[in-house]
Amino acid sequence: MKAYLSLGSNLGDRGDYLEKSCLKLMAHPDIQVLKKSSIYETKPWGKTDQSDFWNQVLEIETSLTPLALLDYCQEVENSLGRERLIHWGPRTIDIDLLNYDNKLWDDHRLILPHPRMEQREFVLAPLREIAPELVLPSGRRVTEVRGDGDVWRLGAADNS
Ligand SMILES: Nc1ncnc2c1ncn2[C@@H]1O[C@H](COP(=O)(O)OP(=O)(O)OP(=O)(O)O)[C@@H](O)[C@H]1O
Ligand SMILES: Nc1nc2c(c(=O)[nH]1)N=C(CO)CN2
Repeated sequence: MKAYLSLGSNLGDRGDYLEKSCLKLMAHPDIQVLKKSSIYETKPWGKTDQSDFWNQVLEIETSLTPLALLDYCQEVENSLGRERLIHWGPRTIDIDLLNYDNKLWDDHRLILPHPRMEQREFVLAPLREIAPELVLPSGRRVTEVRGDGDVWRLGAADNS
């Protein structure tokens, strides 16, 4: 199944955390990373009194179930020192599931598609780059919607 993950970091060496997260995802036998967006520097969304983030979106192919994928993403976050002290607060790395095979999911652990993705330019800009045809929860294409927040592309995606 095809899924899209949003990676974000605003603590420490942000590029290193993004790179290490991607490598750990690639290392899982049931996950293939098909595409990586460029990295974007982005103003903090929601809780604005914190450092700027670096964000990136990955397109993956996986045989994991949605919950197993969520569990592995949280394992990767924990292995990279993610501490959940303040909601929407600073983090070494955050990995959100944006979309999993266009499935709808809503339980106490997981909501799909991600309920706030359509308001977030830090998600939409990288997503527009690698999946312009993706349809959002509202039924609009990612190319038809602009979210809140300023973003700057930091350099071409490395899909080598
Ligand atoms: N689509 C999803 N992707 C990742 N986590 C999710 C998703 N839907 C629900 N969750 C739940 O959200 C909980 C809190 O996650 P976290 O603290 O990383 O929130 P956040 O990513 O900082 O905020 P936001 O959810 O607004 O992006 C997780 O423990 C997870 O169970
Ligand atoms: N720019 C930016 N802002 C955020 C981010 C993020 O990854 N980037 N993640 C949040 C909670 O998931 C809240 N705010």
